[in-house]
Amino acid sequence: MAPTTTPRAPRRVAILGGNRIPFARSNGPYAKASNQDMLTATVDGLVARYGLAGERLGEVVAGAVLKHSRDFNLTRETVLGTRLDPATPAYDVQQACGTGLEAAILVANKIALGQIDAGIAGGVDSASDAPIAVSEGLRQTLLAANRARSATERAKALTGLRPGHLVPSIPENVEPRTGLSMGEHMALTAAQWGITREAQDELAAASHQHLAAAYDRGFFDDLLTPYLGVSRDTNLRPDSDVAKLSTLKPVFGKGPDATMTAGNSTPLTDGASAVLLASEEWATEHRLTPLAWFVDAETAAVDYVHGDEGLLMAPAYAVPRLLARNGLSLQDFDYYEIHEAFAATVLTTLKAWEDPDFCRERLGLDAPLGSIDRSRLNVNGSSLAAGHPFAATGGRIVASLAKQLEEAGGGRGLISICAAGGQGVVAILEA
Ligand SMILES: CC(=O)CC(=O)SCCNC(=O)CCNC(=O)[C@H](O)C(C)(C)COP(=O)(O)OP(=O)(O)OC[C@H]1O[C@@H](n2cnc3c(N)ncnc32)[C@H](O)[C@@H]1OP(=O)(O)O
Repeated sequence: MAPTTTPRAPRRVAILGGNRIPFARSNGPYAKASNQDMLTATVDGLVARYGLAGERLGEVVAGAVLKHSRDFNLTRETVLGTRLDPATPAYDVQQACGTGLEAAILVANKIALGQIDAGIAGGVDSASDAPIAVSEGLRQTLLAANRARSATERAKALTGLRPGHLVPSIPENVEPRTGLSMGEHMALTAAQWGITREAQDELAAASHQHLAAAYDRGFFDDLLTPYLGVSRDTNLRPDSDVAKLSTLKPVFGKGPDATMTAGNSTPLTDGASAVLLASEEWATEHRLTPLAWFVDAETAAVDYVHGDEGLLMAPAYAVPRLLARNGLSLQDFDYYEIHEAFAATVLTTLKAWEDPDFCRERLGLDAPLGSIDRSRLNVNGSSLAAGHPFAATGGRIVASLAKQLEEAGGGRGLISICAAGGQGVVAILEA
């Protein structure tokens, strides 16, 4: 049968800019802000910075990991609260900590295929305003009462209520299939790979120092909109050093293998981020200069339930696939943005790529991917210092890396983000 459409060559996708509100440790200054409040402020900040008021974009894609059931389509409701044309379509995605980057991939792919010309990708999370659900017993009782056709039937349904039904169901930071928290999973992987406390604390200290330096040189001036009186990430401790970090008690893991502390783990955080993506033509028409190009992306998943792979190791698998498809080696990058879920996550990923057995047996490679130039890693700080509002981390990283590439006058950057559920989302940007 003859094709009904003529295949089109993919278009280049420009990253025009980004915006985020400063990230705040949970139960702090944003404790009373909802996901919709924070995402609206963030998207509207982007609208203001790039003159998008009244603009009908191709679409806005965003998401939250911790989402209230009332947030049926959080992103669409957000758009309706901004100065974008209300005729801008919008929808939610959820890919755990990879949500922000996954949203960017969806928007970028539609732009590349010519289905849309410009869009915003974002993410938001509040650990303060976490959704609390009622117990299954109470839910079933209320549903039965709601189905009742008479007051008598309703009263009969409600007699099924038991005191235990009133215990709320509070979201936990655990994997449903193992019952272990992200931190407990990571502690197992860190012990398996022999990641030292010292190496983790060094990485954490560097994250704070790099983020502080980036703020001081004005790097975030056009990447951030102050919110509720906050103008810098509240988790940032410019004076954080290895000496102080080494005194903190382990919080995940057991015995001598317990190396993970509050200092080398991300804190629970509130915040939002968004990035503006467009075709080259749209950028030119709107007199906007691309910071960088969104080149390619890959996702991977590992079987952490039945197999012995670490929960947060999927990026170690996604990156080699991405490199192979693009004819690149791990050393062909000027900057590396590896999400610091925990310092140990970054260190195990790097160690896995250096390990001949892992690369041969698990990745099917003839030789290890090798090591990276550590001075090129997370050069403007990462999640250990900035904090990690799960779905907002991808947007923070895409915008920061694009700006870094533009500032450097060119180059190539690799993004690697681990996600709950044993998944990983990675991408390549170029300027
Ligand atoms: C979800 C995905 O899809 C993938 C992922 O990204 S996985 C990652 C997901 N994120 C998580 O799992 C979050 C994990 N974090 C947590 O659960 C908690 O933050 C935690 C258990 C690690 C710590 O919680 P906490 O005990 O409330 O920490 P907090 O009180 O802030 O800090 C403890 C101490 O360390 C100190 N401290 C923390 N960071 C420090 C630093 N950088 N420098 C110096 N001291 C520091 C604090 O000052 C505090 O000291 P005091 O007790 O003297 O006040």
